[in-house]
Amino acid sequence: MWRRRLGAFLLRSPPSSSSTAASSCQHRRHHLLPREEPPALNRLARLFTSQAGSDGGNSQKPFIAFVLGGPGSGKGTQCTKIALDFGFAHLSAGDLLRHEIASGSEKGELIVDIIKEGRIVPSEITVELIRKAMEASNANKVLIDGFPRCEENRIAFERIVGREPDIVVFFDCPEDEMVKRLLGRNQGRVDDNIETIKKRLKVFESLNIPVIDYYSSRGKVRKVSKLFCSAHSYANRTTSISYIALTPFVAKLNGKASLSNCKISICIPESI
Ligand SMILES: Nc1ncnc2c1ncn2[C@@H]1O[C@H](COP(=O)(O)OP(=O)(O)OP(=O)(O)O)[C@@H](O)[C@H]1O
Ligand SMILES: O=c1ccn([C@@H]2O[C@H](COP(=O)(O)O)[C@@H](O)[C@H]2O)c(=O)[nH]1
Ligand SMILES: [Mg+2]
Repeated sequence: MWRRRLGAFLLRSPPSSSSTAASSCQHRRHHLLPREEPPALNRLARLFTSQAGSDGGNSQKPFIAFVLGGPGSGKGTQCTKIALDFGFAHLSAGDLLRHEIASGSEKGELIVDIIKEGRIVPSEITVELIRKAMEASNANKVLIDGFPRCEENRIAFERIVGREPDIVVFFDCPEDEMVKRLLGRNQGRVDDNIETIKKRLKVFESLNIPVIDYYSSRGKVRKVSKLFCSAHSYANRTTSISYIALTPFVAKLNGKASLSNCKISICIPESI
């Protein structure tokens, strides 16, 4: 029973319609979020089977997962767990930008002003940092955390890196929960104050959601529901969320032959 509930929460069927690719960060949101559907394990099995015939992760191209969600939705927290559990390289776009600021470069001065305002750094700067970090990591599985932030970012990445992501994991966290977490984060970030948080939330809604809609229309989005994202008492179990979102792909990457080899046996009680 728990598996049925879990599948229903976590796996969403991609809509069949396609979305137009907006060409700049100024475009507003579309309405193509993944729709709710009760799929359960047979759907997971289908997904796995549909991946099984591909290259198994053995080609030169790394497997790319974009990890998206609003500010404070738990992207960084979950990516750390996924990286540990599944051997992904974790590249946080925000961390790369903060690293550039810390380096004292001229670019860093521009970046810090943009981050304080909750705005989006020019695509060519961010994509170049990501491209270099991907190259340096030499990993065959990469999590790109917090990127692309807008359609222009997405288009620039696809043009410069020459790839689409294999999947997009979307943490759909309620806004009040995100605000509470950011105000309590205490990491000395220049953008964790209520004024900037409000701006970041607006930018997320107007510019980042269209990117999620776009990938949703291409069948790439694995949404982690509001219910799970906001479940405090399951903070330590949230890797299980990532397991479910990523399991079919990780199984493919590890060359596992059947679904029974996948890490899906994590029980979330009925009560949540
Ligand atoms: N499931 C959870 N329950 C409670 N707190 C959480 C949970 N997940 C993350 N947090 C806490 O919320 C804060 C924000 O989490 P995190 O830094 O992972 O978010 P993020 O999506 O990376 O945010 P940003 O976009 O600002 O980088 C952190 O202090 C983290 O410890
Ligand atoms: O691709 C990106 C990623 C981040 N930014 C800017 O950095 C801050 C903080 O990012 P986090 O992912 O929350 O650490 C974000 O608000 C943007 O200002 C960016 O421009 N492009
Ligand atoms: Mg983060």
